[in-house]
Amino acid sequence: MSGVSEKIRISEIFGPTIQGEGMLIGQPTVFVRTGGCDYRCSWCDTLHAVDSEYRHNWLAMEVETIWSQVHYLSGGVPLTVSLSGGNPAIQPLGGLIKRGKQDGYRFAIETQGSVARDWFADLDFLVLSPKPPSSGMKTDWDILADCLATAGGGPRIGLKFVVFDDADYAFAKDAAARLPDLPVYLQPGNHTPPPPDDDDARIDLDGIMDRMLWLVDKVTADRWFYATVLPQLHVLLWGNKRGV
Ligand SMILES: C[S@@+](CC[C@H](N)C(=O)[O-])C[C@H]1O[C@@H](n2cnc3c(N)ncnc32)[C@H](O)[C@@H]1O
Ligand SMILES: Nc1nc2[nH]cc(C(=O)O)c2c(=O)[nH]1
Ligand code: SF4
Ligand SMILES: [Mg+2]
Repeated sequence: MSGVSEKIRISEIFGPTIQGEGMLIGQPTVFVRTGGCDYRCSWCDTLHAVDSEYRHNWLAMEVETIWSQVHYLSGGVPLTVSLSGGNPAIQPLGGLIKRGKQDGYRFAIETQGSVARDWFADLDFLVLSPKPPSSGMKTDWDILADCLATAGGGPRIGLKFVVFDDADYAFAKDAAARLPDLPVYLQPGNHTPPPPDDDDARIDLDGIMDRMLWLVDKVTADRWFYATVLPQLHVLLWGNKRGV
């Protein structure tokens, strides 16, 4: 069932800004953030789009209404639309992707890889971000394999890991070894994520940068030379601010 008339639960649509993370870092992007997630990561920085306590702020929207906002924000000039959340894979996004592609836009998704969808094949970029032990979540490797299978040869695929500690680092290495053909991006965890009702809460940037330095040391000492270590660039620029 992927009726094009199904509504999509939206938390926010914003941009253009730059993609702050992973394989598209620095590229102009409009974000479409869906509401709702099948995970509850202990350190989630986007609880306002996860916790159902905030669902009164989410809107069930038609494809054309979402598309007209993306089109307006980007001035009708095609760019990359990043589908994030919550988990965007629990929403019926196939019709939106088809609509945007008619106008020449590219689509990327950020998902933890816990739900596979046939429309993954229509994406330009699939970012899979399996959750490490510090999140409190557990990865189902069979479902992650389903995500890759349904994507097929469609999108460029990358793995992105949040790392807080040695156990997270070991998890990322193990996951990368299971999926040796995929590029790997590592980012230091933000241990001061915003509470859901405060979009501009204090952030310990020094602490995050200390963690990034530690991560760089780990990767270089390990000679893990195909990993890419990146900060959350939007966090460096704007802290915990929402909608950027
Ligand atoms: C909010 S999630 C939404 C998409 C999807 N649910 C996921 O987790 O991949 C977007 C990205 O932010 C990362 N993230 C969330 N909280 C973070 C934190 N406290 N520090 C660093 N990265 C974080 C996630 O791991 C994911 O890569
Ligand atoms: N600029 C910017 N880059 C991002 N990369 C991933 C984000 C997300 O929350 O999914 C995000 C975001 O919210 N803003
Ligand atoms: S999977 Fe993503 S959106 Fe869901 S709780 Fe974890 S970090 Fe937040
Ligand atoms: Mg974010």
